[in-house]
Amino acid sequence: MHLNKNLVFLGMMGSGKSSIGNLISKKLNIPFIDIDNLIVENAGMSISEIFEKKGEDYFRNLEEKITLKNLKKIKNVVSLGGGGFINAKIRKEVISNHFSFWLNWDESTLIKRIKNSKKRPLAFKLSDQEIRALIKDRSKIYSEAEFKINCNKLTKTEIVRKIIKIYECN
Ligand SMILES: Nc1ncnc2c1ncn2[C@@H]1O[C@H](COP(=O)(O)OP(=O)(O)OP(=O)(O)O)[C@@H](O)[C@H]1O
Ligand SMILES: O=C(O)C1=C[C@@H](O)[C@@H](O)[C@H](O)C1
Ligand SMILES: [Mg+2]
Repeated sequence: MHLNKNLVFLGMMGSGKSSIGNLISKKLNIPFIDIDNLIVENAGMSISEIFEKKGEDYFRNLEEKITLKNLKKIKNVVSLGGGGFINAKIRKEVISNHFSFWLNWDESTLIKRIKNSKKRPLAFKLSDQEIRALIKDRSKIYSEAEFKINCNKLTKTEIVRKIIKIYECN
C-alpha cells in the first residue's frame, strides 16, 4: 500500500535526483520538493555562496532542519541533497517511513557530470581520485536505501518507467 509515504530520491551529485524526481512528480501528479532549492530559498543565496560565506557545517545544519521538516509532509516526491542521506537522523527517518530510491551510476559518468558543473562546491576542490573515494564511501551508505536503481545506459524516460513500476508494485 502506498499510504502516505513520500518517494525519496538519493544519490551522488549529478545522479539525477532533481531531474528524475521532477519527472516522477509530474507523471504521478504528486507535489515535488527539491531540498537543495529550499535551502537556497531559505538562506537567500546559492549553495556555493553558503559554503563560501557560512561554511559546510552551517549548510549541513540547515539541510538537516529543512529535510526533516519536509519529510513530515505526506505523499510528496522529495529529492534530497547529495549528502542528505549521509546524515544519520535523515537516513533513519527516510528508511523507517518512506520509499527510498538510490540513483546509482558508474563512477566515470558521475565524475564527468560533477566536473562539468560550477554549482557543486563540495566537488570544486577534489581531484578525480578524491571524488572516486567519496563515491565509494558514500555508496556503502546509499545502499541502505530500499530500492537501488542501476541507471547506467538508461535514458531519463527509462529510469522513470523503472521507478513507477516499482512504486506501483509496492
Ligand atoms: N538518465 C540520464 N541520462 C542522461 N543525463 C542525465 C540522466 N539523468 C540526469 N541526467 C543529467 O545529469 C545532470 C545532473 O542531474 P541532476 O541535476 O538532476 O542531478 P542531482 O542528483 O539533482 O545533482 P545535485 O546533487 O548536484 O543536485 C543533468 O544535466 C541531467 O540532465
Ligand atoms: O553531495 C553533497 O554533499 C552535496 C550535493 C548537492 O545536492 C548539494 O546539497 C551540495 O552541493 C552538497
Ligand atoms: Mg539536484
